Amino acid sequence: MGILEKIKDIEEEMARTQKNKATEYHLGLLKAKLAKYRAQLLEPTTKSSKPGEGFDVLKSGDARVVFIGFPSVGKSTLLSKITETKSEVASYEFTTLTAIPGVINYHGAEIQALDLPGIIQGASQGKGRGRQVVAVAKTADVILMVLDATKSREQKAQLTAELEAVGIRLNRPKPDIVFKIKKGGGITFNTTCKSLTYMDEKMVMNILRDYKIHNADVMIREDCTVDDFIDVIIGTRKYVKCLYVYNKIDGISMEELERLAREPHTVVISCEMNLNLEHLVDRIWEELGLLRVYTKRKGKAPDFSDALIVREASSIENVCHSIHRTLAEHFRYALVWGASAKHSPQRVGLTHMVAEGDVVSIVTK
Ligand SMILES: Nc1nc2c(ncn2[C@@H]2O[C@H](COP(=O)(O)OP(=O)(O)OP(=O)(O)O)[C@@H](O)[C@H]2O)c(=O)[nH]1
Ligand SMILES: [K+]
Ligand SMILES: [Mg+2]
Repeated sequence: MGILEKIKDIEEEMARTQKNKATEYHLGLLKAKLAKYRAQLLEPTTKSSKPGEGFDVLKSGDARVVFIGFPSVGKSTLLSKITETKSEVASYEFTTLTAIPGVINYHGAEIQALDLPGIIQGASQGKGRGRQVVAVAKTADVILMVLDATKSREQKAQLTAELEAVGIRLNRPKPDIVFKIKKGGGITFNTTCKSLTYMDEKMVMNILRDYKIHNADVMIREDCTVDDFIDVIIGTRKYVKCLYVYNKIDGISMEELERLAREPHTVVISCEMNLNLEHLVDRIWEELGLLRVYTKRKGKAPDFSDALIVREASSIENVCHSIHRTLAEHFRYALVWGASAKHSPQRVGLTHMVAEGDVVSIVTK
């Protein structure tokens, strides 16, 4: 039996099985099996890696934003509006056939924006060129899920399911589970939770056996689900931030607009009417969590025209690396002015964490 058939069998069995206390356990195991086969499905096959078929666009700039959506929701229109790149726009589906990169210049940062072909349901199983598209989504710092405000509200759940199926988890922290494979010693199970609602030791043991893992340390530190646990043992999950962007709000009622705008992680726009596009770029910037740090030479004023862009939770060492590859080796200390400094300037070492807008002066040996 092929993998697709096995998946179908399990899905059918799950659909047949009534959800209740007595079947919960069995359903958990079925889920584990299903995830295992899905993961196999995603393993690269030789025939899908023909040269020129992939969407490998080199990463460039300070961060990458990827546009994902069904056909004709306005992804290319959006790229053409917020970057200098013109991506072909048309009223028919599958206008865009490859990845089109553009650059959003904002706060001195260069953010790479990738317009992609529209995906259809079943994309994660290889329908259309869906697998290539969703594979690019994995490389994003932020995913922009572009939705058509005039179409069915199911789009969002359908797309989320397609991304989930390739191991992408949107706006969710990594489950707090420590999992270590060992050479021997069997399975040790521990938890810091007073009680686990969805899992127990027996379930953990059964799932691990199913995955042919016989020696491992498991420490569960939150009340996680079976799915969370499987995500951790599979280990290749990507936890990515997502902004839901409803385009074409020129075509919906005021009431509907207000309802959508209140959903979490959501921005409502109209490319055609140029509505809210600046706000969208602000929100992309916020989601990326980039920081601007300014450098200052001894005895000179800081250079506010040229910010260094670093990721949130960056240290002086990260700042050194973004100035020059070998700077950290010659580092003596740094002087910091701004929000991260206790007093200005504060003399700090490599591990000091910088904040947005800090001015930094690096003193070398
Ligand atoms: N009413 C309205 N139409 C829009 C808006 N933005 C884009 N469109 C139209 O929607 C159609 C599809 O736009 P595209 O930018 O080609 O959509 P896409 O998502 O890139 O489509 P594919 O590449 O085929 O997946 C075009 O006819 C656009 O003019 C909008 O804000 N309002
Ligand atoms: K189109
Ligand atoms: Mg397009």
